[in-house]
Amino acid sequence: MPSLEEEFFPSTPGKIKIHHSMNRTFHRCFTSTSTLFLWALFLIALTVSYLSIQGFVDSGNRYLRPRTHNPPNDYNDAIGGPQWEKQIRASGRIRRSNGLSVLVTGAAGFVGSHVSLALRKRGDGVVGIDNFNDYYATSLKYARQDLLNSHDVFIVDGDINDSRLLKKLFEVVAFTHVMHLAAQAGVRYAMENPHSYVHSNVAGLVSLLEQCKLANPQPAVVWASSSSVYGLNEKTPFSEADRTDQPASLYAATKKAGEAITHTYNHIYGLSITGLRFFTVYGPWGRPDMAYFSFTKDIISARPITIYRGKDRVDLARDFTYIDDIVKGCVASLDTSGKSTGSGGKKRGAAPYRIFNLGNTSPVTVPTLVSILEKNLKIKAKKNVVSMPGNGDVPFTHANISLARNKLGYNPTTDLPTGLKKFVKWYLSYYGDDRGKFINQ
Ligand SMILES: O=C(O)[C@H]1O[C@H](OP(=O)(O)OP(=O)(O)OC[C@H]2O[C@@H](n3ccc(=O)[nH]c3=O)[C@H](O)[C@@H]2O)[C@H](O)[C@@H](O)[C@@H]1O
Repeated sequence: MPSLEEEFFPSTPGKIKIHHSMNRTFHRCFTSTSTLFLWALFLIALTVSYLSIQGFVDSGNRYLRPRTHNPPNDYNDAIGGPQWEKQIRASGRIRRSNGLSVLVTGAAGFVGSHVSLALRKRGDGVVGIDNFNDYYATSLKYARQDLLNSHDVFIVDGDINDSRLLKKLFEVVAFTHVMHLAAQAGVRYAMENPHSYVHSNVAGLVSLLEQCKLANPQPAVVWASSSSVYGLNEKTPFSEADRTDQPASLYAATKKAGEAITHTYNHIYGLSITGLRFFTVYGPWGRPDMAYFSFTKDIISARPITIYRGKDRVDLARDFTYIDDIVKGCVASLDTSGKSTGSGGKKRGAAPYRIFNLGNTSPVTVPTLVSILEKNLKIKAKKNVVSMPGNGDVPFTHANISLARNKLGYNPTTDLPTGLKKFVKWYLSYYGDDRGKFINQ
């Protein structure tokens, strides 16, 4: 029979030596039954407290991990754990003097991925967050994530409504700025799924601003509003001071609500806020739900496209804005944001509150957009022209960008033919060049 001593301390070379003094103490302790009982109690208490700590960690991780799917690359293992924190810290590290440390929400999205990359390339710290929802193909979002990951930008798989997760992120990195691009986008989808707009664009925004307000130091916030806030406004071009109280879609209404909500956080808590009214942004790595993207897909597949037409058979038009111009506007907004004045939820003085149009200032009709695509693809589209249904669309957008020019040095340089050429090139390289496959079908 092995002795008690041998059972507790197996004769692995090196181990007994280290524990020799402990060994003697153990021996003395086990000399009476009452001490044995006390030791048993102690061990039980130790086990119980270990199990409850483990339970808390697990439930915490569950709470911090609202993931509904598994990304192909498991970037996010053990959210909240030491390895995770290390990745966040590394991603948020500033690599140039006077650089920024930016939390980018919606970083796996179209604009979010482009802005994240631009910031990283100039040496800013960037941490992304995205809930990878399936509003459109998640494969595209994961491909953008892969791209960012190859530039050492880490995207947390999480929802901005998860305040515990946001709190944790702010504890790990003292963000100087938040670039808030996470949103439920799309004008017409709001009739199908109204609640997702409230969830992301209203509740999510408040959840994020709550963390920003509490953070010490408070970050400056730049966020994506939309040209759709001009709604039924007929005065063109649209200027920031024009009416925005007649939204034509729930999407527009939630963006307008966002402008009001951010104003209160600026007013009460001293958060520096910049709202950017984007005008129909397009380009490589874009959103498949948008017309230029879905038209391209359908034209290549020889499927008919539907072109909406306004009252009195007037063509619809948009101030289509190329992604690189938008990125420059976003980065300039971060650079000029000015500081938030509060800390820990207390305002200490007035902070900037700004709104800018980021458009291209040259509206193009939808049929013209289609003919540019036809030219680039060298395929004729099959067109169905129908009257615009009452689905939240507006007939025309046109940005006055004087304010952004003045304050941000914003100067869009890409016209629609140039931008679409770049988009089509990217599309064919990303999805493969299937033209020809569908000819004569
Ligand atoms: O600028 C904005 O604020 C908005 O721009 C776009 O919204 P939208 O301009 O409606 O962009 P698309 O969905 O690409 O539509 C462009 C034009 O094509 C038209 N269209 C769209 C789809 C279709 O099948 N046929 C068609 O003629 C639309 O009526 C619209 O005039 C984005 O989808 C919104 O998320 C964004 O906030």
